[in-house]
Amino acid sequence: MRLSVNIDHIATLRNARNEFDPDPVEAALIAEKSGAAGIVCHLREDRRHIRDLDLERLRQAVTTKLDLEMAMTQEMQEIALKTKPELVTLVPEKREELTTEGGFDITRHYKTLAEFIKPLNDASIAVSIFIEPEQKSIDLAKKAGADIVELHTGIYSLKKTDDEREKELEKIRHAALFANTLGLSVVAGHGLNYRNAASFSRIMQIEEVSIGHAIIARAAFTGLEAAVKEMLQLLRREA
Ligand SMILES: CC(=O)[C@@H](O)[C@H](O)COP(=O)(O)O
Ligand SMILES: NCC(=O)COP(=O)(O)O
Repeated sequence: MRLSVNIDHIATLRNARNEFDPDPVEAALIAEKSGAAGIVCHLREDRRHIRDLDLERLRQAVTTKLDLEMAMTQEMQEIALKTKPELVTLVPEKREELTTEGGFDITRHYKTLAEFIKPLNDASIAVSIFIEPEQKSIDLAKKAGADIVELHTGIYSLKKTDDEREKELEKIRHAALFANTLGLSVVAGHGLNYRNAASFSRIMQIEEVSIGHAIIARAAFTGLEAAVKEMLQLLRREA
């Protein structure tokens, strides 16, 4: 199973001193060299971690796949069209949140979604939507022209008991199957870590996971190369 590594929190650490280290671009290159299939960054409207210059430098440096997570705003659309990442992932965004708290509200934005996606597709940028693992949202993502859905795993990751986790995993499994039958590629992400990520490698319709915080946190102790390789080992699908 493929792994994309989100390097936002390298920038969080860099910004703590407002100087240059650690450098998100250096992190991206180490993650790629260690086997990551892509690099994810979330350019938040408040620029709390990744900044515009980081994105420009990442675009120059990343050779696998650059996945720009962004809110559905005109400012972000313009930045995406200028930067040309391989992939844009539309995510909900709230200023006061510590991290993304749920899937994109596709019902609310549906009327303008297709119109927002089209110029991105015309510029050869694939579009993914980060949504709850629900049929209705998947169906609307397909109708609006998305290529990929990223199923929100944050609720799963916060469950406390095996029973609760199994129930949520089943929901994600069904959603992945459904998305697959519509011809969408399926990614899973948010809150995945060294304890829970392997469960997703057993859902064959999920092609990739997108993981940030857990890998960067582990890297503080082991180094980024070891942290990425350890995660890839957990995600291995036996042939
Ligand atoms: C969409 C998602 O689950 C994460 O990529 C999240 O948006 C990352 O953003 P933060 O790093 O600001 O939590
Ligand atoms: N798309 C999910 C992502 O990029 C990372 O989320 P997290 O692992 O930092 O929770």
